[in-house]
Amino acid sequence: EYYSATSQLEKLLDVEAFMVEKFDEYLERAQKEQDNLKRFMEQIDEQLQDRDDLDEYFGNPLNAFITISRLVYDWKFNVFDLVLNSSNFETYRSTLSDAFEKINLTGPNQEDLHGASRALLRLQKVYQLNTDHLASGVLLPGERNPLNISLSASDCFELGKNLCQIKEYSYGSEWLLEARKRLHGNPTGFVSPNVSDVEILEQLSPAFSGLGNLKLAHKLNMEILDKKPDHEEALKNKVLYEGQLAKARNVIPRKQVDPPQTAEEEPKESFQLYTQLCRGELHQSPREQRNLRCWLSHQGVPYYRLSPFKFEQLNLDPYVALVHHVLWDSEMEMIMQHGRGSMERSKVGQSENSKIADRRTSQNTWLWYDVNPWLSRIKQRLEDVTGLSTESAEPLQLLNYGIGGQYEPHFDFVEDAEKIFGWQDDRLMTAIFYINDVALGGATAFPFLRLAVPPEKGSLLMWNNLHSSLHKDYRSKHAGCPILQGSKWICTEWFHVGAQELKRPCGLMSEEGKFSHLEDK
Ligand SMILES: O=C(O)CCC(=O)C(=O)O
Ligand SMILES: [Fe+2]
Repeated sequence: EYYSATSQLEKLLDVEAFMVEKFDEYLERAQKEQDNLKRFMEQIDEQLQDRDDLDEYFGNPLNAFITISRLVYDWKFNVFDLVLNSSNFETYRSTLSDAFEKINLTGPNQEDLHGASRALLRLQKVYQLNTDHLASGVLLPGERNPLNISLSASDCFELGKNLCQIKEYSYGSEWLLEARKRLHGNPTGFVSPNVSDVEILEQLSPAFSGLGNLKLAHKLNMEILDKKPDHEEALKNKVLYEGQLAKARNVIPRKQVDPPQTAEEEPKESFQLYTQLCRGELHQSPREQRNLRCWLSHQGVPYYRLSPFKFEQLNLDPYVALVHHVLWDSEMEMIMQHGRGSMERSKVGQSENSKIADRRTSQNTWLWYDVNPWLSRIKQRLEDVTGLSTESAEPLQLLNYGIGGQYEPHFDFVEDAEKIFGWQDDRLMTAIFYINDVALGGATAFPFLRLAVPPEKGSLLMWNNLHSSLHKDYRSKHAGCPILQGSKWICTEWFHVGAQELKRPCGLMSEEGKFSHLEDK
């Protein structure tokens, strides 16, 4: 799967580099052949200019011979065989497919294109990006094309069509209109030959019908018929739209207007807060922040007296803190080196019930401590910084988000912890290393705490998922905001309840059900 992580997208560049190389060879050969052809034509042209007097011309036996021979041999070998049989192309075709098989490269498929379309849609929705800005590569209002790319008419058409297929008519129609604009305006980039006005209209008209705008759907349908009067689908739709419009005219408008019907259900409160946090619209108030502190701590470990941890409290209850500069560059490089080759699409849910879902679009892999002895220093540092034991912890998880990649609001604790995790019990604390800086987007967001933490390379974000009585703390709901530009690599450690008895004795007052009103919000 190519769309859910940048590490996979990098492979696509290899595929493309390979194709460019092969096509370069092909073009070079084709160019040579064309040059030959041109020279051949020029020669003939010259010879044709020479013959003023045909009698005299053919009076020379050589000219007669040359003319006949040219038509019998030269044209055949130099032109017809070359162009019509195009042995060059056949040779090219077989080398390419042999080579592809050998290096076992497969390109992206339709599902990748759909995934990438959904990712762009998510970015538009979460960051409220306007279609023509995005199509021109502008991500932040007022900014000038930071990506230095812009989408062609055929890109916009493909995207609009994909979105209409998943019934996202509103954004889908915007992309189709953008395609139309780009087709008629100054076409930038490569316009795929199959994008025509009619093709765009064929998608656009039903999209407006899907949006309930029958008049516009009908008008656009008529435009198809203007261009192609015997277009079967359009003729059928004409009857359909006219019937529906006539029916609508006969209905006496009721006083009370029904709310427009939407296919989507109302998003949860935590989801709305999450998108606001991702956009940077929501912050803790100065009043909420006034008791937060920063300090240097050696955590009781002599070594760190020389190089203390830099703690920054982000929330007191539940506890959330960011510790700066915890990993060295060389350690992050090691993590990437060992993990990036074995990334797989992330799932949601536990063990046999886990599945792929759009609410978590990323790829991940696990780094086990026992098979990676070089991780022991990092493991020790995790223990030192959190004050917890890693005896019951999970292996480190390396995770990569690609275009529009995200993890929607969720809890890290599970139902039935004992059944799933046995003696290790539930996930007490989550600790995330940020392995890179993200150009735009990708913050870790806590909707109920009004907190969004932008990734900072080498730092560690940690928070409690459970109350001190080890009951679930529903305020710990959190998410990974979609990546708007760049990619995001993190490395996560889940500390469990087991084996923390002496490290962090639990509270004696039960906090079961506290803040449980947030459970489904
Ligand atoms: O991507 C993030 O910042 C959060 C990831 C997360 O919550 C998880 O992996 O459980
Ligand atoms: Fe999480």
